[in-house]
Amino acid sequence: MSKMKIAAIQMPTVIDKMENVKTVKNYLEKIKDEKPDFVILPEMFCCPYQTENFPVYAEEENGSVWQQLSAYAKQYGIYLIGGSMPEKDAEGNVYNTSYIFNREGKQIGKHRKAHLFDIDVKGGQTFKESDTLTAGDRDTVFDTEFGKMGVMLCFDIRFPELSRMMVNDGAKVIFVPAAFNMTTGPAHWELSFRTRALDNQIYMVGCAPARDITAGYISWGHSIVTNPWGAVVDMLDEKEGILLAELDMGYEEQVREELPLLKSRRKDMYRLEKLCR
Ligand SMILES: NC(=O)CCC(=O)C(=O)O
Repeated sequence: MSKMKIAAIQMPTVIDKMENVKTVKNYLEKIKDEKPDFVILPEMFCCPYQTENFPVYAEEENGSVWQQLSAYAKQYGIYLIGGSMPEKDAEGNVYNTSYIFNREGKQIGKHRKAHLFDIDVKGGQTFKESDTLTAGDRDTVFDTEFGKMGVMLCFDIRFPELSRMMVNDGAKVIFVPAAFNMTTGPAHWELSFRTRALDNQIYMVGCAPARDITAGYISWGHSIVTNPWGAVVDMLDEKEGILLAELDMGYEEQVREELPLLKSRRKDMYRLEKLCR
């Protein structure tokens, strides 16, 4: 199968966790006639993005939010990239986790954000996920009838090593639940998605929360799809809405043939000791 339909739901995040989960259902109902293959939600779609909220909203895998997402994937026959939510493990660690469900509602992947968002831009955005979160330690790629797909979370996009690992593992599209902010969003959001798409000759799909100027952390919004040529296929503004797009795996093959960057890599020359010091 060469063409796949995706929907990115740029929804607001409210304080009531399960209200957010209901919002997802309303959107899925709204777009069901479009028959999307993949639906992606924003980072921390059911938990206002603030460090002190993460332990409070955290649930173990298979918790109430997980159950609903699984049920939605099955009911609508979609792959659901469940944005992200705080996940707590048996030891009490809390992760920023994206659950991935197949069309039968079975969990087929799970990404724990590997690069925690710790920044301090003078006169701009400060945030320290590591105050309450633990980092994941692996890349996430899963199988579908369209080929392998990857998921990373927001700040992960800034580290080209991670997307390259996923492409080496066979990912044909990388989905990125995310929430850039009013400092880095205008400067780096579109650029990051275009760059990773261009580097890796791959489709990138980013889904952000709608902007709420009263929130403690203000989302840039601008959910986006970029293509293997490095171009923007479509991008929302800051408001609540849905981005629907068709991704053509044949076009991805074509770009990779015409501009054979992945094939032309000097694997004999690149050294892990140099890349990782
Ligand atoms: N939630 C995040 O990881 C935010 C990342 C971000 O805004 C950035 O600039 O990177």
